[in-house]
Amino acid sequence: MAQFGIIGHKGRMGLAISVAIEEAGHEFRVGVDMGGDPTPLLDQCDVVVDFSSPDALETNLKAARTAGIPILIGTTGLEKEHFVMLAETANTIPVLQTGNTSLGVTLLAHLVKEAAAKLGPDWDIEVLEMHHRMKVDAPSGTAKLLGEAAAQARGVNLSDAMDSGRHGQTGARTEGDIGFATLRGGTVAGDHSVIFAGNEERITLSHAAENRMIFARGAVRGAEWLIGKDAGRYTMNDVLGL
Ligand SMILES: NC(=O)C1=CN([C@@H]2O[C@H](COP(=O)(O)OP(=O)(O)OC[C@H]3O[C@@H](n4cnc5c(N)ncnc54)[C@H](OP(=O)(O)O)[C@@H]3O)[C@@H](O)[C@H]2O)C=CC1
Ligand SMILES: O=C(O)C1=N[C@H](C(=O)O)C[C@H](O)C1
Repeated sequence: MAQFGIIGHKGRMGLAISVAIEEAGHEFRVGVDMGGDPTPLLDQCDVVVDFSSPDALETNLKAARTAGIPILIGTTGLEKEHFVMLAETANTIPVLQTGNTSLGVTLLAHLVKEAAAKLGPDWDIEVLEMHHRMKVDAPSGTAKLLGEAAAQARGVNLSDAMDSGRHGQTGARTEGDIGFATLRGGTVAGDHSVIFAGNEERITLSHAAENRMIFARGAVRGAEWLIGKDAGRYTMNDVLGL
């Protein structure tokens, strides 16, 4: 049995993760809220999961480092500077960061990579996502993860190829771009499609999350796996052996 800390424990994901922790036979030891220093709380934990806000990342990484415990980051909307912080922290403790902890999306990313590698540059790639009305970041972390898989297969940087938020007189599609479209509404837990649009044919690879427990169970599985690992940067691929 492991002692878990949850940063953002009163949020939608925090609540789902507390259920998944109990389900897996572990203990939800401490919940971290906004404000204050989380370090003394994390001293009581074997591992911490963070599903809060990008603004909290620096504080949370520092607290996990000081407590000397692994951290799984599920928070999305991370920018370049956050990835630098993650890399630095991974020199000291095990760090797993992912835009999606579900088995289905982790596998989908593999399929996308394979399809993008096999289909030539004549096939345009577009990523479409829909989430609930309360989501605050766009495109979703998962959409970026899927776009990254396609970009890697093409040997390009996603930041160079990404075309997000088209509006107005956009001109024709730029060859090689990876397009992103975002829908928001209702209570959708998370739908993602990667569309490969060729000449007179299309392939769509999709995943639909029916509820948040798939993310929560994946997060617990990832966190369990991190306990006892060497310092370093890990992904869900490592956890699932993909
Ligand atoms: N990787 C994955 O598989 C998944 C990732 N996510 C991501 O997880 C994050 C949380 O999503 P969700 O639970 O829906 O969002 P919520 O807004 O429901 O929850 C976020 C929680 O974090 C708290 N919080 C905000 N800022 C801080 C801070 N500085 N320190 C500590 N706690 C803080 C909030 O408190 P308060 O309400 O008081 O502001 C709230 O309780 C998002 O980035 C989302 O995209 C979501 C699902 C799956
Ligand atoms: O905010 C959410 O709800 C979700 N966020 C993650 C993302 O940005 O991809 C994962 C999941 O799709 C739900």
